[in-house]
Amino acid sequence: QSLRSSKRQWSISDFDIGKPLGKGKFGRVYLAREIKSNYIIALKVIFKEQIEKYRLHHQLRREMEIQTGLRHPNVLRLYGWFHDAERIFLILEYAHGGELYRQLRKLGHLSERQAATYIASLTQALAYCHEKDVIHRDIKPENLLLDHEGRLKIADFGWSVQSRSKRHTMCGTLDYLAPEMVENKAHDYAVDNWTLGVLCYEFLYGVPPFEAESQKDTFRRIMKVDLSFPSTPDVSAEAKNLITRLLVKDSSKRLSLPKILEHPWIVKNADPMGICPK
Ligand SMILES: Cc1cc(Cn2cc(-c3c(Cl)cnc4nc(-c5cn(C)nc5C)[nH]c34)cn2)no1
Repeated sequence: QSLRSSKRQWSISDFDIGKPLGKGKFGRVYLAREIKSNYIIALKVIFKEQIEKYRLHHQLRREMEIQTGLRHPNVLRLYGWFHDAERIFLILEYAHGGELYRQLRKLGHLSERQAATYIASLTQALAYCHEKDVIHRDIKPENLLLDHEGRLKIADFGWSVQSRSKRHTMCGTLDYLAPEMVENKAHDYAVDNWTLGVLCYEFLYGVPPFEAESQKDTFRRIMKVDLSFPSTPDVSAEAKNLITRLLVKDSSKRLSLPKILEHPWIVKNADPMGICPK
């Protein structure tokens, strides 16, 4: 019986609960060990009362169905789940390296090799998700984790959707929202391509491209695609070219995921194993 056998009925008594790893609006994540196998996991504990209060059953169910079905080296695994009277427990892969966000804040900005390696990993993970008709829609540094080798893992599919048609739901924090989402227009897979451009900028400069004092100003900058590149840090023309070809208002004109992987800046700088040696 291993974690991977999703047939197994789990219960809290199967796990030793360790330190809290993080908390969100609806619950917390704890380090935990499956007692029989000694396997280390992350246990996300969500309070049913919170889910009922905010009417998020369908969203949580969708997150569970979607993430259970995804198998990719850059997508955090959801091994299974169980519940008791008050709580729902998600048995998640433990990312030993923690949040990419923390690394970015500590370093200020990333090297071009590190940034390109993360963008390539994200692109491959998104291409896989899009093949499975999943749009993540909420890719931001807080949802990106690192494993023990420094490999990127997309977590938190809470806002993702299994989509064959255009979507209308507003979600995500402002900085990463594509114009069509800001305008609450129908949107599709290309929102994730826009977000790759936002993340690439933030990895290289340490701040998101449309940051502003107020939400209104961020909205305005996104809608105008008010993009400018600071003189420092000194970033290559190829990197700026990729960012410029992703942060395009017309979603049909954004560089496609396969074309991102063929872009000269990615080909030249990304580490094929997804792990950038320090
Ligand atoms: C509720 C709630 C909180 C969160 C955010 N969140 C995710 C984690 C998390 C997961 Cl799901 C998996 N592996 C993790 N590894 C860490 C970690 C490792 N180190 C050394 N430091 C941290 C932090 N966190 C992980 C925690 N919180 N989503 O929903």
